[in-house]
Amino acid sequence: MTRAVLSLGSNLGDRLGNLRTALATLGDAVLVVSGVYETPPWGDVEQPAYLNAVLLVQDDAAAPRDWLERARAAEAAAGRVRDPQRRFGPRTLDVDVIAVWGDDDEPVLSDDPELTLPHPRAHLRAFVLRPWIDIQPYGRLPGHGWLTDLLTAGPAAQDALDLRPRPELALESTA
Ligand SMILES: Nc1ncnc2c1ncn2[C@@H]1O[C@H](COP(=O)(O)OP(=O)(O)OP(=O)(O)O)[C@@H](O)[C@H]1O
Ligand SMILES: Nc1nc2c(c(=O)[nH]1)N=C(CO)CN2
Repeated sequence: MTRAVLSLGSNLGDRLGNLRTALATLGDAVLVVSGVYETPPWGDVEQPAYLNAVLLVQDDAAAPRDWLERARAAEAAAGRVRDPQRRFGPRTLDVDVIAVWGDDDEPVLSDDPELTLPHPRAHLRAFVLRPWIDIQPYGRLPGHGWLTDLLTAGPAAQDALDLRPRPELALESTA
């Protein structure tokens, strides 16, 4: 059994539809869904605003690596085309594996460039930390500490002021 926190981001096409595609692709593995936030682009500012959200997922059989494969499958389902020339550039859907916990509830650590855990830039990203706090207010980012401390006092604190909650764009339809 592994549990994981996945971050979702989209700034091209039907942004909300792309996030929902991720949810549908992950299916029964999804335990909890955050609110949706509209966020200014981070890392490469010459691109449209993103919609971001975070999921808590769990699967009895999934190994840490399987979450990366499922993330890639979700991105493909949303028609993501990679531009190797442009780091942090626009995309229909980005699904990052932020952190993974094993059977013993211990965080999985990895410095494999194919799957680095926790995600090496998560602590810098208000667009990850803020929605994650929605679903785990007392959560910790392994190796970095409390999410609330990172969001209020770390390098992400300034960006946190520019996130816009979009409650009308709920990922899970209430109909
Ligand atoms: N925790 C992780 N989650 C997702 N991808 C990862 C992770 N660790 C390493 N990678 C690797 O990062 C590579 C680039 O992924 P991607 O194109 O999504 O990057 P990016 O979205 O531009 O940047 P970022 O990962 O900072 O959001 C992939 O080949 C993937 O194998
Ligand atoms: N606000 C925001 N900015 C980003 C995002 C994202 O999901 N949200 N993803 C990126 C890909 O690396 C680069 N920049």
